[in-house]
Amino acid sequence: MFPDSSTCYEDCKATAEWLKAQTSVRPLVAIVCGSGMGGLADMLKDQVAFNYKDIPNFPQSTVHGHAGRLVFGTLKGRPCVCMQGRFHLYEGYAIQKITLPMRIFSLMGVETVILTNAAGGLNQDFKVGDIMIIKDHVNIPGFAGNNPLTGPNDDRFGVRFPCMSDAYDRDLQQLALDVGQELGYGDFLREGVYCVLGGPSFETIAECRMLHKLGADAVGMSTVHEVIVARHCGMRVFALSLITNKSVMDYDSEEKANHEEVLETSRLRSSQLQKMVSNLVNKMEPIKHTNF
Ligand SMILES: O=P(O)(O)O[C@@H]1C[C@H](O)[C@@H](CO)O1
Ligand code: HPA
Repeated sequence: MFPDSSTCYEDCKATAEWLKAQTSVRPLVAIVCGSGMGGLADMLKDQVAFNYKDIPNFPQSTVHGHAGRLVFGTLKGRPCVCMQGRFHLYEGYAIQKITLPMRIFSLMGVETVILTNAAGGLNQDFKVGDIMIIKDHVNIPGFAGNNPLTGPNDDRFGVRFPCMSDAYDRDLQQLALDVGQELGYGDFLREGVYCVLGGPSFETIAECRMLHKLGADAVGMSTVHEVIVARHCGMRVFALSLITNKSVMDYDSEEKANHEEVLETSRLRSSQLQKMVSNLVNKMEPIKHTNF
């Protein structure tokens, strides 16, 4: 059995209230930085930053390339919050704990979540450095029952059985494609399906071949759990993968996946990622609320 650590509404509320008392920024957009992509937070103006260790109920970052800071500020005039460092299953946290920030953001009034990650390219047409707009996911830990919504459902967050066929907002996908084309990124802009595994070991050759056959274009160790929780509480989601390495699919290959290559590719693409995310935030329509 997986640990039952359903995130308590009161704890999430207490953290949201604590953060609201520390900063006057009321973010509408949350950005989650993938491995080595913490530079995305540098785009924010008038920053107010907190170390995760100082935030009540927050887990700690333990992975190189994930600084462990929550940064508030404005991006193109829009109030935002940026997670400089996310949490992964392989760090030993319960799946409910690694997704806790999504619930806190929702209680703070965030409407849109932008998630980024580093991933291995399964699609043979993909190159290292490609940016893949995620259109769908395959949740392998979920197949085994490890889903962040496991446990009693709290209706104050969302419904018991949330739909996932519309997890990735189609308008934002199109907008990101347009933004990428306008920036001249067409040569390295892709769309595809992201598959999450538990990690921390990288995949075997047989696993990569299987995942590719299952319809995945990229493989990683994050994002999907956050997407499920963000959608459960009604936030709009956009996500992208940076293809930091090619998945090894061939027994003759000498290539070996490694975290150093992941961080180096993220560093090399950081300026394009920043431009893409900031232009997307600039151009996205605010969510229209219907008053009944
Ligand atoms: O947080 P992300 O998904 O970007 O991190 C990926 C998956 C592992 O944490 C790490 C492997 O290099 O990068
Ligand atoms: N596999 C899983 N996670 C990853 C990879 C990979 O090849 N690259 C970056 N994160």
